Amino acid sequence: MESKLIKQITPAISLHQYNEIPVIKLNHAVGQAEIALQGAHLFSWKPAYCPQDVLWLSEIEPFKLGTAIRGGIPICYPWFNNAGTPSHGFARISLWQLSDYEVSAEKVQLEFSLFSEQRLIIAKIQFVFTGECEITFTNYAEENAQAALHTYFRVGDIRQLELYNLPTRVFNSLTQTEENVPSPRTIGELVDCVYSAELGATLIQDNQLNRKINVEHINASDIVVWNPWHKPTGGMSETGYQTMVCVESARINKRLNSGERLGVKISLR
Ligand SMILES: O=P(O)(O)OC[C@H]1O[C@@H](O)[C@H](O)[C@@H](O)[C@@H]1O
Repeated sequence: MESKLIKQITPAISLHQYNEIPVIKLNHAVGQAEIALQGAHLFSWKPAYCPQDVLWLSEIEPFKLGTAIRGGIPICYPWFNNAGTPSHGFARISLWQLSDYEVSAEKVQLEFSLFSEQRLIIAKIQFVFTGECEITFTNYAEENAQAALHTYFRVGDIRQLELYNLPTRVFNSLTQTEENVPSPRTIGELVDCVYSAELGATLIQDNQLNRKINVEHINASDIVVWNPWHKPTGGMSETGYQTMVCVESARINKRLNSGERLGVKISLR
C-alpha cells in the first residue's frame, strides 16, 4: 500500500493518503486511530494500553475509492444490507468531511459530516477517544432511515470466542426464520443473524487474545452478528474469517427519525 502524509493538522491529528483514500490519523496519549474520509470509516483503534488493534481490517484491503473498506466500522446508512443498492447504503462509499475536532490531554473528539449534492447535511458521526471509544451517529435526512455501526472486531481465533448477554431468540437471515440459539453464543460456521438489542451491552470474550471487549449498544433496536466463514466475500482472504467477528449496533427494525442518534461505546475489560 502506498501512503503519504498530506497535512499535519494538529500535533495529534494528520491527513494522509492510503492508495486512493484520504485518511485521518490520530496519534495521541489516549491511543492511535485511523479514519478514512470515505465513509467516515474508523478502521484501526489502539487504546494506549492495548498492544493489539481492537478492530479487524482485511489484510488485502485495497483502499480504493468507491469500494467499501472491508473491516473497521463501516456506517451502513440510509439502508441496511440489500434493502437498496449499493448494499448497506451509500454512506460507506461517500466522502465525508472532517467538520470539527477537539484535543485535550485525556480526550480526543473528532466529528465527520456527510452532505448531499445540494450541500445540505445528511448525517454526522462523532468519535470520542479516551481509554474507550464512543461513537455517535446522527441522522439529519428528512426521511427516517436504517443505520448500522457494522463493527468488525479483531479476535485471536473465531473458534475460541464467546458472545455473552445476547438473547436466545434470533432472526436467522440465512434461513429467514426465527430460531432459538444458545447464550453465550459460540461460532463454528457461517452466521448471519439479527438479535433484538433489548439486553444492552454484548461482551466478546476472546479466549485466545485473553481479552474481553464490552460493546454497549446505544439507542439500538437490533444487534447483527455476522461471520462469513468459508463463504467467498469481496475484499476478504480465504482465512480472513478466522480472526474477526462482526457485532453490529443497528437500527434495522426501528428506523432512525430525523435528528435521532445511534451509538456504540467500546471498551476493553
Ligand atoms: O459484503 P457487505 O455488503 O459488506 O456485507 C457483509 C455482511 O454484512 C452483514 O451485516 C449482513 O448481515 C450480511 O448479510 C452481509 O453479507
